Amino acid sequence: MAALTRLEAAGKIMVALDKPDAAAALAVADQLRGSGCWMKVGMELFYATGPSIVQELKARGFRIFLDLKMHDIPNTVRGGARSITRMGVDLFNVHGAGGIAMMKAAAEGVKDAVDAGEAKQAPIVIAVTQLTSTSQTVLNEEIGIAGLVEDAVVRYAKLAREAGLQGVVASPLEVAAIKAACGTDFVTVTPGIRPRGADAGDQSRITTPHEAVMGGTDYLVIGRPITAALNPSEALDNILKEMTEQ
Ligand SMILES: O=C(O)c1cc(=O)[nH]c(=O)n1[C@@H]1O[C@H](COP(=O)(O)O)[C@@H](O)[C@H]1O
Repeated sequence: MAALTRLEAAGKIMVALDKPDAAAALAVADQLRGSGCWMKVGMELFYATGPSIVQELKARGFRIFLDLKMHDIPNTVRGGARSITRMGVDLFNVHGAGGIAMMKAAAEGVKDAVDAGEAKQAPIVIAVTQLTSTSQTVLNEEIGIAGLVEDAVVRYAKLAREAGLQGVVASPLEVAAIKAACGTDFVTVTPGIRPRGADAGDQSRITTPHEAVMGGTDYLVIGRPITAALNPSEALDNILKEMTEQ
């Protein structure tokens, strides 16, 4: 594999802006402006600010992953997907555990918005497989799903593809198996990234940024290693160096 350029590496990073309000989120975003990375808006921030944060970040030139992990009956998800599409985000997720009908409904909601002229672009829709905080033991003994985490992840990936979604969220550890089952174009968005020596915290299935790139992932979701750093811009720089090493 050819080494990534710095700009290519930055375009693969989605910074998880898990912050309590717009001021805290924008303070980090402003330090990363112009870097080429994406911003991920999740529940903590979105529930506090509503859609205005998406507009604020778009105005600063960032591409946006809206991470609300919809999981509901198909009709509700279809309407939710239509509303999300109207906001002009670039990518959003639903839960694979909702099944094929629910995931199809998400894709239909996107189409509803685009066909009605409510949105200029159709966002990429992906499905969460097994959360990267879920360990093999928790999956088997607590959640009660037998077998390997990787098999459970690939099962959801195949359902997502069958429903017409473009990709999944999973750990970088499962990228090769997902691509083998669903094709190389099937998008993998991978949290559970920890630079060398960083604290794993609540994450369970983790790799370093370098390992994630070597494993062939499309996007690396990285939160606290950047957003909780004293200098987020320097933290991003160090990660980019790690990603561009051969
Ligand atoms: O959908 C997600 O983005 C997601 C799925 C998953 O399985 N694991 C996971 O950590 N995430 C998100 O990715 C981010 C990871 O943040 P850090 O652990 O701080 O790097 C958080 O915003 C999580 O909500």
